[in-house]
Amino acid sequence: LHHGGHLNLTLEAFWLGCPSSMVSSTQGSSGPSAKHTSVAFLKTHKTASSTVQNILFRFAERNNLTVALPITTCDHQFCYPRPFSAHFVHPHTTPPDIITNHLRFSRTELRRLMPNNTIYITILREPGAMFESLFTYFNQYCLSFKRVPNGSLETFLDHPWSYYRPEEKDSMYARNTLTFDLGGDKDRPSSEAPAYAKRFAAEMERVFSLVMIAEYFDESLVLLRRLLSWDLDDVLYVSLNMRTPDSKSSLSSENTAKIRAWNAIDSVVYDHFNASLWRQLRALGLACVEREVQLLRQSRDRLVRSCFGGHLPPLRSAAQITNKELRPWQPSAKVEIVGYDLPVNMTQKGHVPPRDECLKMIMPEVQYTRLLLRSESLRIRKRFPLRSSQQTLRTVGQVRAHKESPAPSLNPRPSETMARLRLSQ
Ligand SMILES: Nc1ncnc2c1ncn2[C@@H]1O[C@H](COP(=O)(O)OS(=O)(=O)O)[C@@H](OP(=O)(O)O)[C@H]1O
Repeated sequence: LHHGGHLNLTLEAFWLGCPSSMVSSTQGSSGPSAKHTSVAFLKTHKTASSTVQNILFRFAERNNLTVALPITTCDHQFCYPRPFSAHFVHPHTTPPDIITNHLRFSRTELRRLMPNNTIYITILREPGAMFESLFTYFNQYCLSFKRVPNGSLETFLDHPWSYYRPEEKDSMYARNTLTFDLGGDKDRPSSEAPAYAKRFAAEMERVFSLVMIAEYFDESLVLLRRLLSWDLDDVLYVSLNMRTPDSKSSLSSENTAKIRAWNAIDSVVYDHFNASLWRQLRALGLACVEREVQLLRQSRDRLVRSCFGGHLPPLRSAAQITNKELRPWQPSAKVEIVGYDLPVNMTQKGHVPPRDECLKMIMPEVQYTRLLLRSESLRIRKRFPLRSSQQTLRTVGQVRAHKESPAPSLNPRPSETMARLRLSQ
């Protein structure tokens, strides 16, 4: 797939007059450039960020990179909503190349943790769609939403201040969530909000080399791949963490306008980065971008066919998925999140099981995080077999020097992942 992909892409580039780095960034006129491997992806809420995270997790595994993961007491997030601290990182996962689990952004703390040449990336989503998703997803979780009669979004939007308490636990899901995730002030008074939002967006622009936009996910991947000098194959994905159509409500333009007014800072930030995404895409040439998007989708379809013998495994709501390892986390029974259910015979003895990389492509965030932590801990224990766990914790700070030597890959082998899948059914 890799070589065939390159050949096709180079030919496509020739016919379209695209810059060659556009479609095959490892084959520029000055020779192949190395893939960039130090990446901090700020995982914002309800923005397709789990899909991006999965791309990064798989890239890390294929390239034997270390992913910073949270200590167990932080759960699968870095003690969100507390501002990120390097102390939240599990010592078996330092020094990291990649960080991607949910955290509240702190530039200073991430700088302390990540290599100097780290590229910062994040993703935003149109505030109306994002808020509708947050409102449904955290309906029973976030008190600002829970106290709304009949769980009605319209009722909330008519009088948000009747339900919202800025200082309350989980209030960050109910107003300017993007701004909060980015480390900003979600409750800046309305009189100051426009100026604050502009300053904040400008500051983010200095930190983040790429701000992806969920509505233009594939176009954003074109920019991501180019920025990091990755191959097209490195950004193939299937969408994760979706709701069933029944769990979604359509928004009137009036309600979208109310959401934008309520989330005024997020709206300015989104508009700013949506415009900047399109400036970057236009600079590359829209025809080239569109062609690369098509190639990406074709490659993904090929991968899906080779992985699952035809189509993607059926989408089912979490409760219906027999296999625990593939069951997405669901915040309450009132919202249905879908995942991919592998047919039972695909995971039984005697059948050719899907490859490890295929299973991981459909694995939800929580299970994949757990799996990575296990494999990274195993790698540390193999490197320091005679040390006590205390000594190991102290020595992990020195690991970067060892990483350059070719270490055997300790990622769980396909059969191990399959065995775990069988056990958890
Ligand atoms: N590729 C792609 N393109 C566009 N949108 C996508 C994609 N993948 C996932 N999704 C949608 O993103 C929503 C889930 O976002 P997150 O994974 O960031 O959620 S979470 O905060 O980690 O729970 C969730 O939105 P809703 O279904 O509206 O809730 C997903 O459907």
